[in-house]
Amino acid sequence: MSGEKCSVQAVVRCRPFTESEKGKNASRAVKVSGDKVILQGGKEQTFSTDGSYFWDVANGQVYKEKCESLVKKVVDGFNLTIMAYGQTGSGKSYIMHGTEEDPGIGPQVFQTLFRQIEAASDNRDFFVSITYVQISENGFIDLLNPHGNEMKVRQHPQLGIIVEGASEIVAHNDEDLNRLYDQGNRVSAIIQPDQKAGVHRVAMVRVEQKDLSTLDGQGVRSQVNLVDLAGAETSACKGVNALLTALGESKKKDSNVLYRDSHITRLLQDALGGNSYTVMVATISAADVCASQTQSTLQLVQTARKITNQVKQNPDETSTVISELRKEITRLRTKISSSSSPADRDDVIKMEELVKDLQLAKKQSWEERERLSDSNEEERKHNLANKGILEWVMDAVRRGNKDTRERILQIQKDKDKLQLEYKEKRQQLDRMKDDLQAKIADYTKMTEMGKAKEDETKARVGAIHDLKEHLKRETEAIKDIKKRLKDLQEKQRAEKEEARATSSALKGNSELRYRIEAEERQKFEAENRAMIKEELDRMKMELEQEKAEIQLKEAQGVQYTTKDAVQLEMQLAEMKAEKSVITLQLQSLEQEKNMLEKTMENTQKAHKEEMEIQQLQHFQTFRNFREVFEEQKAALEGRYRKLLEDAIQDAVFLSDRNSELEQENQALKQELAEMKDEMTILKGAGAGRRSRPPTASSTRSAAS
Ligand SMILES: Nc1ncnc2c1ncn2[C@@H]1O[C@H](COP(=O)(O)OP(=O)(O)OP(=O)(O)O)[C@@H](O)[C@H]1O
Repeated sequence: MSGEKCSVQAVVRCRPFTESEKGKNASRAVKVSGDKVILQGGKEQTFSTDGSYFWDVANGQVYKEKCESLVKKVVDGFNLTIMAYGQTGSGKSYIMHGTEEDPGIGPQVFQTLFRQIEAASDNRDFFVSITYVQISENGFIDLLNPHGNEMKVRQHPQLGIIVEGASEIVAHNDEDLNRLYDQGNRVSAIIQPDQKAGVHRVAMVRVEQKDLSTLDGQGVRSQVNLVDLAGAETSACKGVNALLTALGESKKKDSNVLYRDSHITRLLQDALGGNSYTVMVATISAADVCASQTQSTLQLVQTARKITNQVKQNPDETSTVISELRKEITRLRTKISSSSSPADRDDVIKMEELVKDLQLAKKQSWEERERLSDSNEEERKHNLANKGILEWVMDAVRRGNKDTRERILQIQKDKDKLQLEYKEKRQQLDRMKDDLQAKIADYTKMTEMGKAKEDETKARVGAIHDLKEHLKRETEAIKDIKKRLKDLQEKQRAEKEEARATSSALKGNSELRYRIEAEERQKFEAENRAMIKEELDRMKMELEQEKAEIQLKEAQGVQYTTKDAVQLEMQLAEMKAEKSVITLQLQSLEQEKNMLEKTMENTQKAHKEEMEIQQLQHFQTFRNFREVFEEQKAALEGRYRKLLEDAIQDAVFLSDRNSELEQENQALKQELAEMKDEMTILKGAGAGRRSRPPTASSTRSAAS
């Protein structure tokens, strides 16, 4: 394989003491000096690396210095693998995923990747997708879609090393990649939390592009693998350790066998000794209690640095690959069908594999994959729900709903306060206006009557002027309140809008949607009941107060014509209260009705959509069946045609042979007849001789 030769870069990252190490009174056994790592305690050992970092250096800096420039090459069609290697609990997940404050290598790769894509998209078209799997000794788990179908590692002539059966989800931006990567990590933590140390997680981001400046849209493809390996000391990592050692010691023969050792070593075939830039981040603990594991890791770093890869750009050769696959399949088919002995099993297996490769190669159009990715979305949510991850999604929804509701409630409170302020200001303003009018009227009256003294006139004009100024200021203040109210209104609308968008996005899955809607309805009903109860209590209190006031008036001697008048007034107040409660109840029932109607409408819509999806799926299944049927039919026809040809050839051969035999037979018969004739002649001659005495010549010939 030609291409640029380059070594695996091995970088060391040292993590701080954990609580348990502190509890064991661990002391520090690791020092970093430039690119060298020094292991103390016992005999001091120094290890060379391609970069060494303590925990005081952020994940971001490790990424910037050791990975960023390589990620930029991915956009030009080169493969890249970044893998975390180290003992259990040494910080592999920390460097790969990171935290919110200190994002790990994964999120940073996604960001750089899409920045580069954006910068290059003037004359290039890109297509990005992600597959994320977990591998343990028990097999695979699809972390983006835990379906439980069979998966296996295969080498595809065009796509390179792939995990057959794993879902491929299309990503349109770095947020998509981040969301899916994060979701995969959560799935991994939920599905097998106690087996974290013994599993490998491999995220494969495929980047494809077409050059828009060429007529045929020439393309290149590449892949970034983000690998979080199982603990180096676990049995799951044994194969990887052996492979790293064999490759580092240039034992080609061993490594060829070792690649086939396990799923993970097969997957790492390009990363270790193949076509990929590779950065290995070896994670270690600084504590002396981990010294022996740290030593093993650092020794392996030395070995890994000796591994060389051959990196080359990957052109998109789908059409060539397809035609070569077709040729090879035809060749094998002919061989299998024409062979007189039973078909060679290896040939049959090989042909099956090639047919699979061909089918996959034919499905590589971007549109087809986008469509598949979309249809995976439904299945994905369904499988997440089946695995109990729905609860987690629901929790997120609930948390999101609660936060949004709290924010909306706070805005409502601010609004209520402002409205009260507005009302008071408005009343004050009205009073001031009245006051001003009265003052102006007084002043006009006074001047008309010509009674006003100069001082008084001045004072009155001054007061009117002051009041006018005050009024102006208050009018401004009221305008400001109105503006703030409008802003709050807008904010509340935006929050509600966002809440609606979030819940409708999450309602993509019907099961999830029904449960969320049912919860929302229950919550709404409970809120309504509480509100009605509150209102009832308030009414009762007001009613009691009103009754008490009427009784007080009566006691104070307010004249009611009869005792009935008091009673009537009381009843009237009671009825008023009841009326408002009933109005309130009616309003809330109306709201509940609207909500139910909306739910029904949504359900109907969802059913319709689901029906359409199912129809599409049926149609697709039918098409798949037809494709398989057509292919099998063509194969059978080919085989029968061949058999027929053979049979005809055989018949022709047999008929030729038959005529030959007949001719031979005829010739033989003729010979026989001639011989018979000769015999008869000879017999006749013999009889003649016996009746005559022998001549001299006949005596001579008998003697000779
Ligand atoms: N650079 C770091 N700075 C601060 N804390 C860290 C750092 N690296 C790791 N840790 C902490 O150390 C602990 C173990 O880290 P982590 O889970 O990443 O290890 P791991 O190697 O992935 O473990 P496992 O093999 O079980 O998957 C975690 O609590 C993590 O937060």
